[in-house]
Amino acid sequence: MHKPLVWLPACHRHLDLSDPGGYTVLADRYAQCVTDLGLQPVLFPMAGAADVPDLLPAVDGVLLTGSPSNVEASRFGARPLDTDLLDPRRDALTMVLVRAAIRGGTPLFGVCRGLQEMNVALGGSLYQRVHGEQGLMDHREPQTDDLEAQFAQRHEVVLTPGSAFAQWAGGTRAQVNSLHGQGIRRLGEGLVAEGHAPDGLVEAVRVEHASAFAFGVQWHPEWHHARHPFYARTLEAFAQACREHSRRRSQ
Ligand SMILES: N[C@@H](CCC(=O)NCCCC(=O)O)C(=O)O
Repeated sequence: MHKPLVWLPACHRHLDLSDPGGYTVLADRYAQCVTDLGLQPVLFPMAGAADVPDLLPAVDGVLLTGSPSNVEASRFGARPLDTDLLDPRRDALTMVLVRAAIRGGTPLFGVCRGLQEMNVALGGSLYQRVHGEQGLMDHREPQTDDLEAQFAQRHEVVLTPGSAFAQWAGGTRAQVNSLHGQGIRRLGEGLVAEGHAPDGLVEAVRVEHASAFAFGVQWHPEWHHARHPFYARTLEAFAQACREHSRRRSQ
């Protein structure tokens, strides 16, 4: 049996190399996590929104990864910050991909920027600088090159009793990492908040009425997922959904 295929929409960067052209990039830790789950990560370089009807039926899951880039503010009715690192090509793809995956029953998991993309694709809005909002914490990672410090557990999340997240966490409280400057302001249509930070910021959502796995988290469960049972169980649930989708697709 073939490995289930998981689409990871890539980012686009202008790397400082001799070639002035752009590059399609993906942090290996997301692809490695998908591989660890027994799934096959796939990229579709140059794929845009118009390609989603052809490409989505060929995969068994979609993982929307984190990225230092921000969803364009115009997509949620705000003005861009001149400090924004943008990736309009990724935005254009994911705004369509989120809705198509939900509609078509393809397992969908959003991580950090991926959560924010889910929220905006469903009509929600974002805080552009959470740390600048009265009453909200600074959710950004510490300014250090040490990845272990950047991805260290940072704050507690309170999970909705009886939710899948509480099941995966083995309770209604868990510690998570935090590497984001944006955050959910107004929830998108059909999203249910099922995890909150101590300052009340939404950190975990479920797509209500989704026919398949459809969740998003603001933290990074891919980071050392083997060491953190909460992260591992969340990812395993996504992997199981992708395997079930693959079986249905091969029938
Ligand atoms: N830019 C957004 C999303 C933050 C995010 O995805 N962080 C992950 C960075 C590490 C990585 O590239 O995976 C925001 O600031 O909220």
